[in-house]
Amino acid sequence: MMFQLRMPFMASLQRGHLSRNSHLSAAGVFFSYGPGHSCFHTLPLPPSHVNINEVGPRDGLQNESSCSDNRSSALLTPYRRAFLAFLLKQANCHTVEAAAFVREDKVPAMAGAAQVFEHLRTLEGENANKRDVWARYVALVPNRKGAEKAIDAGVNSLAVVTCVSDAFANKNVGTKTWQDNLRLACEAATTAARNADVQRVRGYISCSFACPYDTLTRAEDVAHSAAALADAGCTEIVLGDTDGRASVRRLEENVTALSRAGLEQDTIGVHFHDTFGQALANVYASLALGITSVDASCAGLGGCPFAPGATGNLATEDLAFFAEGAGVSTGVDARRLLAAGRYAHALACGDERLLVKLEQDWRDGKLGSGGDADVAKARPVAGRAARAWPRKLGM
Ligand SMILES: CC(C)(COP(=O)([O-])OP(=O)([O-])OC[C@H]1O[C@@H](n2cnc3c(N)ncnc32)[C@H](O)[C@@H]1OP(=O)([O-])[O-])[C@@H](O)C(=O)NCCC(=O)NCCSC(=O)C[C@@](C)(O)CC(=O)[O-]
Repeated sequence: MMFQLRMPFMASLQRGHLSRNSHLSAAGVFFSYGPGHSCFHTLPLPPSHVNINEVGPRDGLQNESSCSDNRSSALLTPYRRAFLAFLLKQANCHTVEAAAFVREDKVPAMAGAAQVFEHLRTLEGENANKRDVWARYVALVPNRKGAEKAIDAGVNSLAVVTCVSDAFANKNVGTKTWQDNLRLACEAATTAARNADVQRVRGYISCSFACPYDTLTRAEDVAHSAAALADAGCTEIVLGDTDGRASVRRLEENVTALSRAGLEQDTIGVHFHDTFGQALANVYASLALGITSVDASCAGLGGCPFAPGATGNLATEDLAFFAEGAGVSTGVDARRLLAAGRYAHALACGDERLLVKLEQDWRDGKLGSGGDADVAKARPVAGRAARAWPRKLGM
């Protein structure tokens, strides 16, 4: 068996991901397990750092109102979602997607987005006036109206969203075609980019690999959307693996198409769902391709109300654990990440008593402090969340 990743070799050399002395093909250097194949025991050098973009408070929780018991949705107050975002920022995630300025009747769990940011200002105190701190909180906006509302609420980092599937565009934002969705996203990006206070505009392309209602999608449509979003002012293009069907091969196709469209690797991010257990493999391939911006959701929560069958996002705890093992720094504080994961877990499971206890622990300065900082302990948190789902759904 030989697993070939056809990485653009020269590009990798230029970025220093492979040894300059290597005379090997990229595939040979990467995975070379075939019998009779020369045995190389060197993996390509990963980047030294990866930015973790935490999406739990938005992507992780947005599905909650559709749960069979509505216990948790009653607890998803703007304050509690803000508190989760705050804990994740305290854990030093690079960015934290805190809320979505969308129609509240379409995504009830995201109601009160402006209030989320008000609470964040209070929680941050003086730090809220520091541009670099405040810009780490991101709001998702689907159209110009959403962008205007976010800017009115003082948000400095926005994420716009488009897709490359007519069926998903129709369900997600109500447009007939994905090109119409792209137009909405570009309008939102332009609105954001024109505002002097806005520092970051992430441009999501949902269904970059496959559509939950359709079949596989096309790399050339992804590249077309990416170029349009970049022209509209997006500072980063994020490949959204909406239903978890991304593969390393499709990833490479997309990244190659984006490179041909003129996008540098350091302006590309990835957002994997773990429906088929492929998320970390895809992260590994992303790092090898020079991508250093990775989305994840604490406790592995996630899913999209408009993507039936898609399960949670890649768990942040798993990503941090993986990065540590690969010698890639994330800057994340494992203890604090664990604390945030417990809080997210309690929110998703509707465990009011635990929420109150954790909030009190924070006031007492006990949450996420003390003990050791062994990131390996993050795994049971994600696992606990996973075990809680069947109970919650009465399975
Ligand atoms: C996109 C819309 C808003 C279009 O909704 P619409 O009904 O087509 O909008 P409209 O322009 O026709 O306006 C109708 C009414 O909605 C209002 N409106 C218009 N825009 C907004 C707004 N932004 N926020 C609040 N209200 C809004 C507007 O003001 C008007 O109010 P009225 O005058 O009738 O009182 C709607 O379809 C919607 O909210 N969809 C939900 C989208 C969503 O949140 N999807 C999940 C996130 S995407 C995702 O999870 C994927 C991702 C990012 O994680 C990556 C991946 O995995 O692929």
